[in-house]
Amino acid sequence: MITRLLAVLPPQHRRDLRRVITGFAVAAFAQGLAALALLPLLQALVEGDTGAAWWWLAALLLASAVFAAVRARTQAAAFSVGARLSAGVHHELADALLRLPLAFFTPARTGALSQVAGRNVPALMSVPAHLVRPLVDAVVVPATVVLGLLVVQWRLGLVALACGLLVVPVLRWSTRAVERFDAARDGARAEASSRVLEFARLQPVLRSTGRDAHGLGQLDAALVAEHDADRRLLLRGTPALLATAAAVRTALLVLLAVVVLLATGEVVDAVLVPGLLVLVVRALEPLGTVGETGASLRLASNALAGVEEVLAEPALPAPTAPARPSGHRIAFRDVSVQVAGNTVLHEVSATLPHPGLTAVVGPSGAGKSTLVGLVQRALDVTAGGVSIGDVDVRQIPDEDLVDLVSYASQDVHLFAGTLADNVRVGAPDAGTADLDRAAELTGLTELVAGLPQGWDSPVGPGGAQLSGGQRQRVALARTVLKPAPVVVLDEPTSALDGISAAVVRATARELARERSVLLVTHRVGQVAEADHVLVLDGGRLAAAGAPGELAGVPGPYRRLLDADRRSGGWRLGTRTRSAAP
Ligand SMILES: Nc1ncnc2c1ncn2[C@@H]1O[C@H](COP(=O)(O)OP(=O)(O)OP(=O)(O)O)[C@@H](O)[C@H]1O
Repeated sequence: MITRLLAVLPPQHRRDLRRVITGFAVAAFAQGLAALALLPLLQALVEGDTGAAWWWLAALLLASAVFAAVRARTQAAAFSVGARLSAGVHHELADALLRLPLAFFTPARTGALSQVAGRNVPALMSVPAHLVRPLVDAVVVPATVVLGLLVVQWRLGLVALACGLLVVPVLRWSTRAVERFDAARDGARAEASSRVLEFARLQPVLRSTGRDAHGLGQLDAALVAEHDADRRLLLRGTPALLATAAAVRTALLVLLAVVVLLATGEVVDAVLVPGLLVLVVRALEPLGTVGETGASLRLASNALAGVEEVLAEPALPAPTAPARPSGHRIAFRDVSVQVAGNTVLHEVSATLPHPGLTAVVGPSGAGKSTLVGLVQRALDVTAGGVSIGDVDVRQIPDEDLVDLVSYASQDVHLFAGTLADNVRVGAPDAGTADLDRAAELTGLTELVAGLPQGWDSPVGPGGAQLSGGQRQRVALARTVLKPAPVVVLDEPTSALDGISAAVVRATARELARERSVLLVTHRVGQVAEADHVLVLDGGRLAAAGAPGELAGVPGPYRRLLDADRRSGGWRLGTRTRSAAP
């Protein structure tokens, strides 16, 4: 556990943790020495050697003082190291997250991440603060006492060594057994609590549809599984813990019996018996408390496993030959992409106009979001390549790519702050005039003017004080404000009414005067103003060209157009401008 923790820590925190371990080891060694000094002290007192007795008393007091001072100092340091360590692991996680592809951040994963950051990392604080000391004591104190006994009373030392060698495997077996059942119980608990949360979240659906047997069935199954896991831990974990306690007590009895035998056989002086008994008890005491530390250790170990899992996620490879694009034309060359073992894009090739508006259309699941996500490396291609200005996006340094691409995804992400804070994310230096212009382009002007605090109005956590359509417009204003030459709009009008959607389409057209704009939409009837259209179907490029040209011939675009017209989404006006220049 400690080795695993050291492996995930940054170097500074690794050194801090090593110092804590060393401090506790020194204190435990001094504790063992203090107990050992009792024997020669008693011997000297019995023999009436007052001089030697004073020396041994001084040695005992010195060892006790070192023990008390080092233990107190290390314990105080251990608390602050714990706090720093948890901050360090948070930083490691943040760095790792920055290197992960955007495709990693699915809703399920972000839920798990909030658990890792909010619960697992703080739980690791307890390792230096509470767990290192009993673990170090359990190793160093018995080892010091046994070594001392081998020197002063080798027979008892050998028996103590044998007892230790027998107790340690029992301890390891019992800890592993309990850990296994405990981990299973933790998993069952996590599943049950997420089912309960899901049940609570689904109340509006469940109530409107009546009793939902499927949802309730899953909740029931999760609760039964949790109960079963609890029972297994109790029935099979408790005997394992009892076995540890029994092993430690047996060792204690054996050693006490050996002390008595040695005393009755006059191998050791009877007056030394109290000293030997103290030593035996002192050596075994820390082993007994390791069992109690086990629960916290298992918790920390499981918490660490969650952190390790995130850190082990494969990051986006860094550029091998970093280059800065001179132009901004986007090209897809024989692009294939596999997600979770399925090929979701098959050898897509296209060169997009720059500046210009390219619409990406196709049925649901055709691969539209995947294709446009490649431009900002939300994920990487499996084969082929995507380039901006003739430079493969995988060779563009992260910070340059961030500056090059402005992206609005289907899922709107706002944070608790003001309207202005949320819009300024991509252009922190933008002034109010720039904000007003972005508002105008995205149909936000009325909203801003209607709020008492205007741009300084708080939006609430996740933008909760705004409607779905307002949130989408704020996210769009953010994308528009960022002065990036490439703009990707993935279903930017899904939550908007017809008039607002028309404003956004006009904005996309306006931006396309100077930038490369990629617009993903289901509504084929609304892309007549595009310069170029890519029609995807089943992950393949089914057609590409100017909308007017594509509409004029039978084919996939015409079929989508007809379907859209039948569903009422058709709009007037088609351009016949040619495809990519
Ligand atoms: N994280 C993922 N794991 C597994 N499959 C995925 C994942 N993301 C996307 N896919 C699959 O990739 C395919 C293309 O998805 P994509 O979101 O690109 O399609 P889309 O055309 O944008 O769909 P929509 O119009 O419904 O948003 C789908 O079949 C989808 O199931």
